Amino acid sequence: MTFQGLKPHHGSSLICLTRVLGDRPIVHKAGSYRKNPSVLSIIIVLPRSLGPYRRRMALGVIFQHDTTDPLAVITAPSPNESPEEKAAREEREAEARGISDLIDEELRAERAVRKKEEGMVKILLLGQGESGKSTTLKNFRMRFARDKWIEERASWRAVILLNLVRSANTILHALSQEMDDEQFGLDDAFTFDDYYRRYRLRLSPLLQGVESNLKRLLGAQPEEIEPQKQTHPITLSPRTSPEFFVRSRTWRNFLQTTRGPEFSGCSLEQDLPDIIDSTEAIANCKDDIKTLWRDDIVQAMLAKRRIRLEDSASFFLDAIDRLSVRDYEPTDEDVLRARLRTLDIQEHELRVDDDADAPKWKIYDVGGSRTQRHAWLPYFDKVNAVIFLAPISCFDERLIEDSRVNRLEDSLILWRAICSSKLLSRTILILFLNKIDILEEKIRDGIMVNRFLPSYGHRPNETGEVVKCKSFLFLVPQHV
Ligand SMILES: Nc1nc2c(ncn2[C@@H]2O[C@H](COP(=O)(O)OP(=O)(O)OP(=O)(O)O)[C@@H](O)[C@H]2O)c(=O)[nH]1
Ligand SMILES: [Mg+2]
Repeated sequence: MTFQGLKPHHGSSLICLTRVLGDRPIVHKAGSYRKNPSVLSIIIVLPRSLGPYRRRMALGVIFQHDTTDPLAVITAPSPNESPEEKAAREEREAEARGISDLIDEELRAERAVRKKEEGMVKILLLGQGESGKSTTLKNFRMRFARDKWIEERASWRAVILLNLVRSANTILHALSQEMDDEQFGLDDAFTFDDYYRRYRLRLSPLLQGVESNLKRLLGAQPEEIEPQKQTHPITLSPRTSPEFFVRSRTWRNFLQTTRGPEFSGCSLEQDLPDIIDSTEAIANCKDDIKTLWRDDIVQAMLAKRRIRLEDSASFFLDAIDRLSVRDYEPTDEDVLRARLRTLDIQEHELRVDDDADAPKWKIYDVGGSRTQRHAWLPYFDKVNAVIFLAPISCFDERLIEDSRVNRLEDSLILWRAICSSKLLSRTILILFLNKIDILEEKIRDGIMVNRFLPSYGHRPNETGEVVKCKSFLFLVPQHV
């Protein structure tokens, strides 16, 4: 009997051999088994963490035949074995040996990863969807992994164009709905003349086509959670069109194909004709998009319908002239602003210190929407610190995945759960109250905080005061 492939000291499995003498069992370690020919039974513990596949494989490996083994009789070939049976048995044994080698290889690789990670500072980014986790990671990478950042920057072009086109389509969609309301004679519907109808007819099919083209190029899939219908008309609605996501593997492949110096400059057209096609389609209708975006009636209609465009919508729509030229190359700020929903766990290593002996940082970025949060837990006992992103501007917004829930409320509940998690009791927690620029815009637009957060009371509707109050909410949990 051989035990190759099972390494109890890795916690992957444990083998015990037991001899029952009277009512006192004697337990031996696997290694001492050969020295105890009186062993009567074998207990094999294959913990759940091994997973069904490796457990099956492990059992296959344990029960290999070994003629020197006193228990070989269990697995010994039959004395009347035919040549066919012998060939089949040898094939099975060879396969088992292959599996054993494979497990050994995996364990060696795991050991190497663990050793490499031992001296690292590990940080987990947490927060609800769209709270800014990936943006924070991008900021770290932009600053501390500059070479890779510059190498990848050009690959964000398709995502940026997609962000732009999706915002334009959201506006057109709202315009269509408002026109339908007008047709149904709803009291508060805006009245549009042919001028607007022509825009809609001209732009809608074109931009839908560009959106599909870019999504196909990126391997994007629609959000698996359909945004819910607006049930709270005073708050900013979740967006009406499903958000897209790109699995990191697909996205990395895309980065791979577009990375490197050959991407920038003249070979771009040859490498990525789809991006050029999309750019030209956008260039052809950019004046129409600009006119609509800057139109006072359209702006009033968006405000009335409480349409929530993406946070970077105005940045990209205002920059449409720059974005829609053939040789457009994304800037640092464009990449920071680009929105790409995170679906699986992304890991990035960087060095924040010039000193080569200083520990490296490993940052984990996770998806923040409700369906993604179950994937956070396995990382809790791995990391030294958690950075929690809590947008300070979201007091009047609702979750995309559940339009009944206010985003500030969700963020507070999440933060409280993180603070009280036993698994994180020895982890450094860092709270980032971000999106202050968006809060400033909302205050400038006259949005009253106490309308959405009654506990704000009669405090002045000013950015500084709101920041103070929100910090209080997050840091003094009993007042939440
Ligand atoms: N104006 C402004 N926009 C921000 C800020 N932080 C993040 N954003 C924008 O917010 C949007 C969402 O940010 P992400 O970093 O993708 O959010 P996330 O938390 O990673 O979201 P998920 O991956 O869905 O969990 C992006 O368009 C960012 O550019 C900020 O401080 N100010
Ligand atoms: Mg993200």
